[in-house]
Amino acid sequence: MSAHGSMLELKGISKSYMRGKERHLVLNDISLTVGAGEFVSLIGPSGSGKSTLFRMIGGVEKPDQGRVLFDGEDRTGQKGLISYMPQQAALFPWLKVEDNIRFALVSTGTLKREAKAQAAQWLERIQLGHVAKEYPHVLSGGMQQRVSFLRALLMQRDVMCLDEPFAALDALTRADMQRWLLELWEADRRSVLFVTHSIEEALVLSDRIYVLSPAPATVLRELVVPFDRPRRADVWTSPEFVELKREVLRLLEEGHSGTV
Ligand SMILES: Nc1ncnc2c1ncn2[C@@H]1O[C@H](COP(=O)(O)OP(=O)(O)OP(=O)(O)O)[C@@H](O)[C@H]1O
Repeated sequence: MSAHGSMLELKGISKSYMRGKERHLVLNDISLTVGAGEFVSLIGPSGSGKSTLFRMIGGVEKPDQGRVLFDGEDRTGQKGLISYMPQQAALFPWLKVEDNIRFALVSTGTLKREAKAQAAQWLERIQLGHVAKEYPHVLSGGMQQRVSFLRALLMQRDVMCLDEPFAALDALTRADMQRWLLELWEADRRSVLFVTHSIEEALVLSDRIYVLSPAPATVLRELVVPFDRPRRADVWTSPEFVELKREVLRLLEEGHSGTV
């Protein structure tokens, strides 16, 4: 770990794209941190540049300005340091569920003969042992996202980046997934950067939240979420929760800047 304890640190990231003959600023001087074993959410209006930011973190593109540090080291533009979970489960359709998991394990250094047993154990642990030999298309959307999350978890990278992973699910499945994720993550704390449009989801899951402005995205505010862990599934009923939700909503609506 770095001296100040950040697994991921973004320092003054700016990025613009050409649209026709005009240059459009998308990210404007974004700085944020994710500590080791910390769950951090990014919340912002649609089109504010959250996916663009993930591309900078993943090293797929380089920022115009600023640096991406992992564990205190400058790794700007370097790939292979994060595991990534997109909105739609990106499982290999030609591989059975268990082989999708085995692939993730083997690709990050687990021996082939151990990967088979580990994949089976993990699928049992997340109550998906019965679909281990199925192909992904047979699974419901929620099940596919469970497998997709497990795959990201087992990649053993420094930081897990989850890009609106539950956006395509119906409300009930989504609430189930949040409880499920919370339980799994609290048992095996990893550094997570989570993008969501849902204020409730960010408040239920996170240790801290960064609220982004509309494009060009800047950090409007950083909020510490004060609820104890393990977090109770009914935390959303507390007055403090309602107050924080109102606060984030106000920030998003007004685009106000300030500090807490
Ligand atoms: N390669 C590119 N070339 C030109 N413009 C781009 C490129 N990538 C992103 N943009 C622009 O940057 C802006 C932010 O896009 P981005 O997808 O990062 O937003 P977002 O916050 O993830 O959106 P949403 O919440 O809707 O998923 C958009 O206006 C988009 O058109």
